[in-house]
Amino acid sequence: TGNLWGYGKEDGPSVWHKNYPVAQGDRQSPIDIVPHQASHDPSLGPVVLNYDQCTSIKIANNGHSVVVEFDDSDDRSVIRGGPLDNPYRLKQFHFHWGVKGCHGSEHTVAGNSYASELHLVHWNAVKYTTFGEAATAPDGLAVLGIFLQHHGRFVKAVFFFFFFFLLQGSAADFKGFNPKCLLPSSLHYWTYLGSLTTPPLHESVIWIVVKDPITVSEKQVTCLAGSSEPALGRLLPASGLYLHTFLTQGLYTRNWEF
Ligand SMILES: NS(=O)(=O)c1ccc2c(c1)[C@H]1CCC[C@H]1[C@@H](c1ccccc1Cl)N2
Ligand SMILES: [Zn+2]
Repeated sequence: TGNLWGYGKEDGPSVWHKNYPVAQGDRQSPIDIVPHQASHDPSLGPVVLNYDQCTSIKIANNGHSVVVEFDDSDDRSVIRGGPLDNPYRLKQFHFHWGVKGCHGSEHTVAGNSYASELHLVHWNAVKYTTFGEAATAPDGLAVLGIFLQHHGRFVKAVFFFFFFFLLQGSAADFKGFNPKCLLPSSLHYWTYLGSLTTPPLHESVIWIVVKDPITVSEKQVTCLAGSSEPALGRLLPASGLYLHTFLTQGLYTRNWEF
């Protein structure tokens, strides 16, 4: 991707429209969600996640975020229900977190931002044959957005581990990770038609933003590392040790049953 876009003064969101004119479109994300202005749609049912046959493949650092890619060659890991007319296949998930540590989420709720935001990207494999085709269609993608609340040091350290130890552009296998262990069971959500939040900014996303943030506790991060210990351990032996150290020094936040 080179330096096509970034978050600096010269290449940040305010100039993305120069290379990506759709930035001035009429369904651009992220947005500020104003709860009391959201209208209730009684026809919307619950969102259902079938991630049981976990199909994670690898973890990579694409220069903008840490991404975990999934095998999307069949319907083993799908999201359905809510505003979706059919199941959408899980393709990857990634995080957004701020350099400032506490204001990294992209969506905001009544002007408030969270420490970070997890995006689980799915595509409509019923109507489209490839992800690339779906990524440019108005109902091609469904992204589940989950706000993360964490308290400084511990989880930032883990992100640091993922982001900086995974040298830019490298990837490591990351099998056997089921993202469901990061998610709440009851999904109260807002939904709206929007776009990718970074270039190419395609207006192809049905956004499903979960109302309640998850407090990333040591338990979650352990589950993040635990179920893929061998994968993480293989990332870089030395950093495996770092991660283990981080886990043992974790902060004790509200343990959250899921
Ligand atoms: N913050 S987000 O979830 O709204 C978001 C924003 C931009 C992009 C993505 C996710 C992902 C989704 C998979 C491919 C990738 C990407 C892309 C890269 C190369 C070509 C096409 C695409 Cl779509 N760009
Ligand atoms: Zn994202």
